[in-house]
Amino acid sequence: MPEEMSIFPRIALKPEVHDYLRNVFINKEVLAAVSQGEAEQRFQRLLSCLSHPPALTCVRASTHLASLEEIQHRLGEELKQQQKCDSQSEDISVTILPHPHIPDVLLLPVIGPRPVVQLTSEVIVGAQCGSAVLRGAHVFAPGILATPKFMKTGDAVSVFSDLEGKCTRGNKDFKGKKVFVGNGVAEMDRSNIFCSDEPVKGVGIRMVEPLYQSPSFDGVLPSLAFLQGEVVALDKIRGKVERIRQNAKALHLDCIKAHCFNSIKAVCTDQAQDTEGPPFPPQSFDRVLLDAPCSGLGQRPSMVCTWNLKEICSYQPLQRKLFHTAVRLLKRGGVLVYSTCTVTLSENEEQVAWALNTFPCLTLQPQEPHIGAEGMLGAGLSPEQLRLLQRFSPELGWSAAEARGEDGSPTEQPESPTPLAHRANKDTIGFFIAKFLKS
Ligand SMILES: C[S@@+](CC[C@H](N)C(=O)[O-])C[C@H]1O[C@@H](n2cnc3c(N)ncnc32)[C@H](O)[C@@H]1O
Repeated sequence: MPEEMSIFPRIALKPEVHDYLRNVFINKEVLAAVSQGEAEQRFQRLLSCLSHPPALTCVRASTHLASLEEIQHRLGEELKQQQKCDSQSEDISVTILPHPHIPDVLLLPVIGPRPVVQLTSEVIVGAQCGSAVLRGAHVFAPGILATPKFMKTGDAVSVFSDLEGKCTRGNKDFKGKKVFVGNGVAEMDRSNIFCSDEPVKGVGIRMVEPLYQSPSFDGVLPSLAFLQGEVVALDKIRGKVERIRQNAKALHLDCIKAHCFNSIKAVCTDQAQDTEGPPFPPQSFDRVLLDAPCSGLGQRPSMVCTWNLKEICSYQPLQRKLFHTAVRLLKRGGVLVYSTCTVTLSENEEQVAWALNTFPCLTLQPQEPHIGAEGMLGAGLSPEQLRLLQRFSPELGWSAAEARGEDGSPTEQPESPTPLAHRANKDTIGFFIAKFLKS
């Protein structure tokens, strides 16, 4: 696929990470099944699609609190209100669609790239902030790296994402590699952003013409998430645990108990241990979800990843330690789901192959719904085993031409000719799910 067809450059990786990932996608097992050209094309498509946002934003509907139709309606009203405030326009329409296969998921099309004319005043933001803008966020002041010299509240500006992390804070005329993400209006003067004694907070640029229009869920119907059942949640980061507690409270879910704890140490040897908090006795849980810390290389949109190969490769051993805990905590007859949001073999299919070898009590199970692609070749798994895995591989169904509209020009059409089910199930972030039964 020619690079110039793509609205953004391919994701920038360190050369060692690029080569490592290329070897993942062009491995011996893959080459025995498809041509070198086909494998290469899939890899190049992955690099292109990772820098673009997925086709749809998904929200889980709290169907224990209201019907799907009611939530769809209320969400539509809230988002209309939000857009009215942002664009000062009266003629607002918001499309919200039920997921064609998952009964408690609503889908909101991400519209873009839209034909937005660049302005002469430029604001540069960090790459992470730029990615957030592409997912519907405004620019928060701490993410701003550079503004015009005399930028004042109310000025119209074009916002660019700093691709190489080279823009210094407070820069006035950045000449490095950058990508346009849309136009906005300054909510602060330059001096408030860079010359204040206190750490700067709040929205710095309100996006009025983002290149990709995607609703912002900041504060929108906070109870619109999904009932999980009786859940013990562990995370070693205190802030994450606080967030889980806040979400559980907002959702009226008293059955979620969140603990700040190192999960590697979550099994105790004392069977008489009180099970209120960690560590827990072996075989205490009917189900375990190991949503593992991972290299995150499936996240979209992401135009740059600054991690080196050592960092990328550090997750496999950590995941294996967590896997040991998960298997020990699970009852016989219980279900273990392992998931990541990355595209490497070492954190996905290789982990499955390792787990099946290491824990003879585990077998792979079918998943319902099965809407992703099957697992990738390269880790020695059989075709039957690969079919039981779900690898969401956006590069398989994605083309830069689709991201631009049929004639190759940026489009304002919210309705894509690609069927909704394809966009909802294929044009996603890259992630991976394996489901095991412990016998
Ligand atoms: C993919 S995220 C899980 C996200 C979670 N499912 C959610 O919805 O918020 C992985 C999490 O694992 C946590 N983590 C990493 N190592 C850990 C450990 N040894 N013990 C507990 N949590 C850990 C990280 O802090 C991170 O929040």
